[in-house]
Amino acid sequence: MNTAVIVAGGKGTRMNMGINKLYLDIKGKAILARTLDVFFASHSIDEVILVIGQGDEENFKEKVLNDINICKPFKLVTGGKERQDSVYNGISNMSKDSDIVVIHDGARPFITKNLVEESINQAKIYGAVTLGVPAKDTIKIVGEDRFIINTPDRSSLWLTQTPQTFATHIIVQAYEFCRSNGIMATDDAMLVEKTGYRVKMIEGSYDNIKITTPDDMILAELLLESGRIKDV
Ligand SMILES: Nc1ccn([C@@H]2O[C@H](COP(=O)(O)OP(=O)(O)OP(=O)(O)O)[C@@H](O)[C@H]2O)c(=O)n1
Ligand SMILES: C[C@](O)(CO)[C@H](O)COP(=O)(O)O
Repeated sequence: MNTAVIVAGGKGTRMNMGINKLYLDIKGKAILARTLDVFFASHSIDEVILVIGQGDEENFKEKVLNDINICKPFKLVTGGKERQDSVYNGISNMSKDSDIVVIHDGARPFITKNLVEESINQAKIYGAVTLGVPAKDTIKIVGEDRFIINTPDRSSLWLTQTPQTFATHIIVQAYEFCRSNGIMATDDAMLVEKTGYRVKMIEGSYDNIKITTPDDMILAELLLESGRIKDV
């Protein structure tokens, strides 16, 4: 069976709105409700585990619960200090029958059912996959003194997104290995790489933005108004 772990346990500090950004509305619906809609509607997902921050229980009840259709097994789990801790709490609660885990940021509401399904199909082949998009800008490695150290070849640079999807035994092994060796990472693919597995990059979508700063709220509204984002 296929489990979705949606991480929503951050604080939204960079949004600077005094509330976790995932409970902000975009065009009348909370960001987190929009993300959950995709996974509840996706036929390739059998159970959903939502990881929320300690203290966000009321926000979840008030701003999300009434707007989602919980039509499959669902668990609410408390997150941890770092994203990695929240994912760990999520995967620790998945069903014993789970063989594929789809890990997704609550902050990426414009993921599509097709991309979720594609990531599962590819994970069944490769064991570990992440969505991403080719970098469009030239990227510089910059030192603390703000001088450029070097300019990597753009043709091999991709911007990493979620979902990141894994065979359950691989992600469980990666989390155990990295936790016991004190390895930290900003995404799950990196933990799997550090454990010695190869991770396949599959093409995501430039619309699959991570809502992080106030500019992203404007962009999100424009994307919805444009009609590019279809209702699930
Ligand atoms: N301890 C944490 C930190 C992050 N996340 C989740 O991981 C995703 C990506 O993180 P990010 O966008 O950086 O969110 P925040 O950590 O909330 O943002 P900030 O760094 O601005 O505080 C988000 O859905 C966020 O809720 C989480 O579940 N637990
Ligand atoms: C997992 C992720 O969304 C891939 O781009 C990203 O690494 C999360 O990073 P953040 O530091 O939690 O924003």
